[in-house]
Amino acid sequence: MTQVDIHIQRKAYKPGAPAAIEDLHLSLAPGEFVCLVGPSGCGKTTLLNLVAGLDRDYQGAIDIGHRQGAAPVIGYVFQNPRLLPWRTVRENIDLALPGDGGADVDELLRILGLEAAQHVYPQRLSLGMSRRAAIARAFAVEPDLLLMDEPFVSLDPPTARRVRQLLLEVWGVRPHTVLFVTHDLREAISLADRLIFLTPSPTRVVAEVAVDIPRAARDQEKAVEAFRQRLTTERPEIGHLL
Ligand SMILES: Nc1ncnc2c1ncn2[C@@H]1O[C@H](COP(=O)(O)OP(=O)(O)OP(=O)(O)O)[C@@H](O)[C@H]1O
Repeated sequence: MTQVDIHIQRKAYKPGAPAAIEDLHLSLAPGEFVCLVGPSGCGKTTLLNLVAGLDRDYQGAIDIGHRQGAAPVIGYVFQNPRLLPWRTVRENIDLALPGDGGADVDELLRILGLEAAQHVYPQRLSLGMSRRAAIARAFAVEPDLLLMDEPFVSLDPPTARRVRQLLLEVWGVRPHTVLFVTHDLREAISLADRLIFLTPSPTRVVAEVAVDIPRAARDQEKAVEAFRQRLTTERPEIGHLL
């Protein structure tokens, strides 16, 4: 489990262009599940790309696990599961494993209900199964930080709900630090220890809220909806944002 400290003074896409992100500071405690919530265009993907090291063109510092010399291990689950179509589920996961170990893949497949599908090629998977395979692959590398960019956005609500439950089951066993992006407040409440709300132009943090619903009650829609209503009533700046 890894501490993450993000300090972005300025990120612009072109020299002289207005900043996409300015003065953004976030810290994640080891093993914390944090959801970033904000409207379209508020810079969520830009931020994840900086944190993942896919974009290094910014002013600031991102410290993942105080690793000296060695690069941090990042797991990334995108909107599109990005499975290699010519590899089976199992092969997609095995390919991601580091040479010196990784997680117990059999255990991940079992928790995520993919044992029977492990030798199936991605084009034969349902949308929900392909998302579960992407989650298995991301946990298999035992990441210092797991980034998830709206991974369930194209799923129908019951399937999304089931995959979220399975994600929490895996995370319960392997509690890596997670930064999960969504514009769906209910989804964020059902998953996160802490919510961070972003506002666009330039991206800034407008509110941070701890979710105090017990983990055992996170799959109860009533509890999630009650929290959402209380939050948007008591914090109008959040209601206006979404
Ligand atoms: N490659 C790029 N070149 C120039 N501007 C960009 C680029 N990518 C993003 N932007 C701008 O940066 C800002 C943040 O965009 P970003 O895609 O990070 O937001 P987002 O919150 O992830 O949006 P969405 O939820 O729609 O994916 C927007 O103003 C966007 O137009």
